[in-house]
Amino acid sequence: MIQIQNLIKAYNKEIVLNIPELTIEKGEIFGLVGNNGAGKTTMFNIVLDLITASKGQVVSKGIVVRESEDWKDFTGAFIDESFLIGYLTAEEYFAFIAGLRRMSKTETADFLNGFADFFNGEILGKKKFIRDLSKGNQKKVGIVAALMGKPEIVVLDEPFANLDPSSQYKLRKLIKDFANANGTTFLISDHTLENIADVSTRLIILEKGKIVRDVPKTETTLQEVEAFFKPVVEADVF
Ligand SMILES: Nc1ncnc2c1ncn2[C@@H]1O[C@H](COP(=O)(O)OP(=O)(O)OP(=O)(O)O)[C@@H](O)[C@H]1O
Repeated sequence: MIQIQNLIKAYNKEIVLNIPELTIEKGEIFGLVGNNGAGKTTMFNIVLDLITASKGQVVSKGIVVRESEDWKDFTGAFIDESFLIGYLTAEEYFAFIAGLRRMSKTETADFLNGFADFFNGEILGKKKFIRDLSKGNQKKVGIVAALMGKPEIVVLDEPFANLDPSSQYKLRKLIKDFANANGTTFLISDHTLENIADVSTRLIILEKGKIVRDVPKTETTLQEVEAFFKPVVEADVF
């Protein structure tokens, strides 16, 4: 579904992403983890043609994302708040995205109804501009907007960050149910290992721009990933 080929991104000769080959299959929930600065957002930004690779390319369903815009029809994404329009209410923003996704008013209303529990009564019907919503609620708007039109590929950068614990559990279920119902391919990054290990069918660990582990979903995925990140405990120095 998505092929990454000889991908390199460098800033001032410093290589921040170096992925010679990676294929993400249709229906995979692809989880990306790595410490700060590992290159997760850089990878997603290149997949979405938000930044240009120094070398190599991303091919999405046979389309080189740098060369054609056709991938936009089947791709939804939420990277950060720059995807939102602060002076709109959530309803206005969803109507705007619905227009892009060619969804009717009824389809949009039905679709949004399905997220009532996730919204927890704090997003729709509040007459609040998106800029005035809390960080977590802004994130919910962005995530749901990315799912509108049921795109085949959905890219979410740190979707669990800023969500309260209940919402994190709801989001885990929501992503898994959505993928099961629609065969969606998800690309998700996060720092909460429990969340990302729970939703992903495959986990990749990125370190200094390189893939250092490619872990399929098993019963021990979480332990394996936790062991990777757990600092080695040294003798007490204090
Ligand atoms: N415009 C830029 N100019 C210079 N360096 C950049 C630029 N954008 C990103 N970088 C560098 O690229 C590296 C990868 O950054 P990236 O944001 O992809 O990491 P990340 O894994 O998403 O980190 P985090 O977990 O902190 O969000 C970092 O060292 C960052 O400083």
